Amino acid sequence: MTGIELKRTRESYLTGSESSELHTVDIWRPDSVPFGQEGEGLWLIYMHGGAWRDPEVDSLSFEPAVTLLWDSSARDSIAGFASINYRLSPYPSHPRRPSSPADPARNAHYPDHLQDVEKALLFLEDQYQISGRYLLAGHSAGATLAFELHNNSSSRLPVPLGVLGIAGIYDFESFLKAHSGIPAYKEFMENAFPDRSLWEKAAPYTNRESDFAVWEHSKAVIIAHSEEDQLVEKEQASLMLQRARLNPHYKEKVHYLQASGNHDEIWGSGHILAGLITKSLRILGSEI
Ligand SMILES: N[C@@H](CC(=O)c1ccccc1NC=O)C(=O)O
Repeated sequence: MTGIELKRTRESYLTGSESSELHTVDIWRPDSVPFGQEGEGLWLIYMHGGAWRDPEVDSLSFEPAVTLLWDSSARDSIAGFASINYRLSPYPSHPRRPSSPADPARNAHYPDHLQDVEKALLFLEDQYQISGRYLLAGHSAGATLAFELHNNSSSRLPVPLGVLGIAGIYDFESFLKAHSGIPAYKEFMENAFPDRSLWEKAAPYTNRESDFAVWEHSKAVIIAHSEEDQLVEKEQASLMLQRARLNPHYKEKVHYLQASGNHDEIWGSGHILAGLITKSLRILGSEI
């Protein structure tokens, strides 16, 4: 193992008057890259969860896993890590950091979160040419975002090598039904997606605009869930697996990984998240 250190920087993917502190991406790169190896290696790109609203779950929730992966044998195949912030939906009842109606970074609604993440990926493509050489991983609401990304006439997003969804929310109607006794679920879902007529299009399980989804162009789709998850039920993962396998040509590219730990333990110490990423890299067949 070499003594190359990782260096973290925070970059803005949006400039001008619309830019906010959540239009940022944390980037970890080696402080020196051996001559001739620039532009090589994989990028591991992460999108955090937090129900589209929690100000205490942000891009830095990837840092424990980044440290562990950099200290593992995966290091040799990694060019860099990125973790994306995106605007959040209102959370005026948050006990420590309530949102203010005047804060443009914390009054987002669908599709704002998604459009921010798209801008971040285009920024990363422009800066680091990530297309075809990145794993896109998302946790919870971040997994929803990973599977919502679509190309249309106006966007040409970089194609990921693989997509890893962990503890994701993929079918909004059954998700709400499963938690109908808990008002917070309805609150954060309607907060993030206030126009219910758009739910079918917005939720990855119900969206059937086949072939436009970014995940459908990747080499592998990996769905992970933990039996110990106390916040998101496994049914969500099962539905997304079914959805992903609808395309007969895609069937063998769809994988399930059993995760461990409760909902936030997955990223908390970094061990579980790093393990899922390592397994995903193996599935993608990289030399580690
Ligand atoms: N910490 C969040 C809750 C949260 O993240 C969450 C709760 C239930 C099911 C999924 C969740 N997160 C998904 O991104 C909050 O305070 O709203």
